Amino acid sequence: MVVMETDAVSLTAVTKSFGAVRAVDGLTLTIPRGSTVALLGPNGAGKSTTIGMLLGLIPPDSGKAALFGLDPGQAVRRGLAGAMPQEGGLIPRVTIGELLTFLAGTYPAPLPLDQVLALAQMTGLRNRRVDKLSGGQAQRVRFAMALIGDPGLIVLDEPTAALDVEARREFWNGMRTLAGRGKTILFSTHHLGEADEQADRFVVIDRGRVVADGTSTEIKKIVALTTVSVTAPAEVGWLGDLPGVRRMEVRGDRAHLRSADPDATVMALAEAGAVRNLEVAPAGLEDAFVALTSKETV
Ligand SMILES: Nc1ncnc2c1ncn2[C@@H]1O[C@H](COP(=O)(O)OP(=O)(O)OP(=O)(O)O)[C@@H](O)[C@H]1O
Repeated sequence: MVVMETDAVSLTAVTKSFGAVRAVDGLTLTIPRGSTVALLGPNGAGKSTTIGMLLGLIPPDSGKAALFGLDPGQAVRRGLAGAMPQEGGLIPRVTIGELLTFLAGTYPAPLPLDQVLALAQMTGLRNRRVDKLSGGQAQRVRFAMALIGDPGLIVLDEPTAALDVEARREFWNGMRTLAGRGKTILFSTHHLGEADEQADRFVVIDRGRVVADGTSTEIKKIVALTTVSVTAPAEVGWLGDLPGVRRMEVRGDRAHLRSADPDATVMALAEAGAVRNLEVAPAGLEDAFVALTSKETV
C-alpha cells in the first residue's frame, strides 16, 4: 500500500472578508513538500491574508487550512513552519545572538545558532543590538527568526522588499541552500524577475482567487503568445494563415506575428523564404502577469 505523505500546505476553499471587502474568496491551494512557490498578485489581491490564514494568524470565515496535516497554529508551535512577516517589532536592547538563542529555546529541535547566522548572512553581527540595525539588517534578523526552529516550511511575505541588489542576491543564496535541503518555501513578491529565477511554481492571485498556477513557462503560455517578426514581404495577407499565428500586425516595414506555436511559424516562414531579419521574442512573466490580473470588466 502506498502511504501518501501529507502536503506541506493545504488550503481548501478558504474565504475571509473584512467588513464588505472579500479579501480571499474560496481559495484552494496545495503545496507538496520540497517545492519553492512564488505567490504573485497585484496590491490588495489577498496574498497577505492568505499567508495569515495558512499560518493560523487569521481564522478563515469558511474553508480549511492545514500545515503538514495539522491545524496551522499547532504546526507553527511545533516548529514545523517558520514565518517572516513583512515588518514587525524586534525586541529592543538585546543582541541578535541573545534574541535568537531565546527563540531557539522555544522550539523542540532548533538549528545551531552559527548555522542560522550563516544562512541569514549575519555571521559578524551576533553581538549587535537589534535596535541598532539598518532596514536590510533588521530584515535578515526576521529571516533568521523564521529559520531558528528548523522548520520544514518557510513562509516569507515580500522577503526582499527592504534589500538592495547585493543583499537580495545573498538572501536568495541562503534560500537556495534551504531548498537544496528539501525545505518547502512559499514567498510573496512584487519582483517578477526575481520570482522567475527562484521559484519552481507560480501561483497568481487576483481578487482573492487563484487565477493561474503552474511553472513559469506554463503561466507564460496561458496568456501570452510569442512574437515572431520579420521584414514584411510585398504581400502580407498570407502571414496570418501560417501555423500557430493568432494575430498579425504590420508596423512600418515589419510584420509582427503573435504565435501560439512559434517553432511551426518560423518553419513555415523559412519554407516560404520570408525570414529576413527574423526576430523571436518570447512573452515575459511580466506580460503574463499583467494579462492575468488586468482589471477588465467581463
Ligand atoms: N485587517 C484588515 N481590515 C480590513 N481590510 C483588510 C484587512 N486586511 C486586509 N484587508 C483588505 O483585504 C484585501 C486583501 O488584502 P491583502 O493584504 O491580503 O492583499 P495583498 O495581496 O497582500 O496586498 P499587498 O500586495 O498590497 O500587500 C485588501 O482590499 C485589503 O484592504
